[in-house]
Amino acid sequence: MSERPRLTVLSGPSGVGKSTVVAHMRKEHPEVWLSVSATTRKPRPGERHGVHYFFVTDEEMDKLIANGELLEWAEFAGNRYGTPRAAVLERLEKGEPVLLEIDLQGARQVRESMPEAQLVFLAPPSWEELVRRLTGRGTEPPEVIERRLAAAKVELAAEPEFDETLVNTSVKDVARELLALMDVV
Ligand SMILES: Nc1nc2c(ncn2[C@@H]2O[C@H](COP(=O)(O)OP(=O)(O)O)[C@@H](O)[C@H]2O)c(=O)[nH]1
Ligand SMILES: Nc1ncnc2c1ncn2[C@@H]1O[C@H](COP(=O)(O)OP(=O)(O)O)[C@@H](O)[C@H]1O
Repeated sequence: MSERPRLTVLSGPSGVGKSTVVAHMRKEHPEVWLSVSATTRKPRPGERHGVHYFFVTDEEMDKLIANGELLEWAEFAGNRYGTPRAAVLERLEKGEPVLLEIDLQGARQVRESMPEAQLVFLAPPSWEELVRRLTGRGTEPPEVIERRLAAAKVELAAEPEFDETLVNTSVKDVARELLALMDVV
């Protein structure tokens, strides 16, 4: 019997393919609700406010934090990111499957505040492939890539803290595995 849908957290190093996997999955299963985070990072070309992120100023982020509007938040590679609390709780109350794509520090906070959450780690097939993907994406200058690779070492070491690990060799396979973990298929 399928249990009540619960919160699923997807984490993994920058460049491993989290956004690609989630986009692929949601194309076929738009009923999976993905939380849109607030961030102080500047938009990349093609990223839209309210779709990929809510792009906010430092002052706006300060307010969100001070007012307790974020379920969790973290600083990652020089920018702050946080999950708006109200929207997540609303979806969970409706019984909809909810997915958060957040970093390791955020995943740890969710584990504390919502112990029933399922934590899924997306791992690269190898370190070399992770470097290739992050560099190949071409969205960050070399010094930002260096910061993200330093963070990636910490994140990879934390993999045993997660309930499940999926290795992103094939986007299609991983998307299917994630759907199964979320009880969607
Ligand atoms: N804690 C936390 N991390 C987030 C949130 N939104 C995004 N992130 C994470 O922040 C990191 C950087 O995200 P981003 O700048 O979009 O780069 P990308 O994941 O490499 O495309 C990634 O690990 C994201 O999963 C959030 O709301 N909270
Ligand atoms: N399974 C895969 N095989 C090869 N390349 C991939 C795979 N998954 C993602 N990529 C590529 O790796 C790069 C980083 O993916 P992205 O989804 O932006 O990662 P993240 O959201 O984890 O930072 C992108 O150029 C993407 O097209």
